[in-house]
Amino acid sequence: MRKKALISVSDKTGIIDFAKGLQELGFEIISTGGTKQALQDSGVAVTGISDVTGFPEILDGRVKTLHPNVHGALLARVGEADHLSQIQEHGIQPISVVCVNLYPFKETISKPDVSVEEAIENIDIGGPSMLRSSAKNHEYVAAVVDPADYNTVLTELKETGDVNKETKRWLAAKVFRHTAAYDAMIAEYMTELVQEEQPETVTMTFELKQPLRYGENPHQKAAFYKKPLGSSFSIAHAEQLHGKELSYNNINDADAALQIVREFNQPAAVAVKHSNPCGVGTGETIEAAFSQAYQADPVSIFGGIVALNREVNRETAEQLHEIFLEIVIAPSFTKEALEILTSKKNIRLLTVSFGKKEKAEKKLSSIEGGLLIQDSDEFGFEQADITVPTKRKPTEDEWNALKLGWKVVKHVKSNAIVVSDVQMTLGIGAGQMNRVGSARIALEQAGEKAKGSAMASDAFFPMDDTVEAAAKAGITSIIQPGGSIRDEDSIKKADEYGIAMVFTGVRHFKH
Ligand SMILES: NC(=O)c1ncn([C@@H]2O[C@H](COP(=O)(O)O)[C@@H](O)[C@H]2O)c1NC=O
Repeated sequence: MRKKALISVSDKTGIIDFAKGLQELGFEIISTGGTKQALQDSGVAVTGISDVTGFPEILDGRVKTLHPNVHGALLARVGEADHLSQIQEHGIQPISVVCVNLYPFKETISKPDVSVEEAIENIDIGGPSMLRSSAKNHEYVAAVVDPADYNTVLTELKETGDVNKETKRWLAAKVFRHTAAYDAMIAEYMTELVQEEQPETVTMTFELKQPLRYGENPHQKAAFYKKPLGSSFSIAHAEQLHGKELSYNNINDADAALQIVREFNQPAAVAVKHSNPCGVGTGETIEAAFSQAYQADPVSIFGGIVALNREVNRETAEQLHEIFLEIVIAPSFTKEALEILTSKKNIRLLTVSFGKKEKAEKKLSSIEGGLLIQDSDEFGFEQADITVPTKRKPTEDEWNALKLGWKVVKHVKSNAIVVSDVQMTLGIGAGQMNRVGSARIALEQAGEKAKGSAMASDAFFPMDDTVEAAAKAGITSIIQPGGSIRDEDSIKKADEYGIAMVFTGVRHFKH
């Protein structure tokens, strides 16, 4: 009896050569409609699936291979007498190679304005069923889902007359990952369609973007995975123009820098260290903005990651070139800027699209034994319910400085305090276990520049000590959520020093 291979593929890449190779090795090729046509057009002899099932393909292809003659052929343990006699009794002939890839569900739902009907029609049923049957029975069947594996299978068949046992198991694992990812994408689509907020199980899928040399530390293994249909305005979709490959920490920091610089419409530059901003500057031009970001903290920026929201021109590149930076991220670089920056071998240059985010993605954070999922913090100043509880209201300049600080403080690890003026940050206190501690760090960094500047706090003041520290350093305006049972103490203290204090009603914890 001739060995049989079943081929049913939507993506026909490499399929002709694979089928020809199998045919040369003596395999009988069985195929479904479109695949059969493509193979026959290229001179491969093919048995139609209907000849195997004794049934036509029906319901617009919804039922073609869902038949015991197919699944019996895939699931029979042909090394066991009982299974063999059962399939023989029913006239089923075993299939030892299955090559299937699935309806393009991902590509379909990523088309703009795709209809639900079209999406649903692109949910493959027969393909995953065959893949799962053959992968379950991998002791006897080679299940091939990825065109990249066609050569391996052909080579082993040529060399030994069979696909190696280890390879079959390896292929089976790949199949189950593939069908699980395929179903996860369908589940995500359907869950969103019915707007299920907190499904009883969460199935997500991520695709390998690149292996990483190591994780946060050299003894930790790591890899970078991206969402199949994630935001295109992200580090996961950045193009690297120059420099060493990105590290785990680089990716994390680059993402942080990008999130902050996106807060600004005017030209802005952000320097990040260990995922906190160390300097944020804005200006009329991108070179002015970077100059402010640099001056905000000329010490910490060393070895930092810089994101800019305008094209990097010669003037900006000359400034960037002066310091040691790990990464520069921008929408684009002029030719002159690239010439200047690429003279350093190691600096990584990334371009990222700066369009409006398609939709806000959920934030995931893993803990031992679990996963926390929340909406991303998209709350902006414009949406806030702003009140001014102090006697003095902010001047126009103070408002502008407060807004800048509020945009930045949202991205600083809690407890977070930012001291700013109308154009730049002057001091940033991040990640302290008490608020006044973060305030002291920010104020100390701002030094004399704190006089007449604004202070932003990511959460309310539990006591009036931060207002006191701010006042003593010369801060004249404060923005914070409010909502403490001791708000009155802070308001009184602010009034005592003539500080204008703004409540946003919303906090921006970040951990
Ligand atoms: N319904 C079935 O029985 C069935 N059997 C195989 N398919 C899929 O049909 C596609 C190939 O179709 P064609 O050979 O007609 O181009 C493959 O992606 C395969 O996964 C099916 N289609 C969808 O479920």
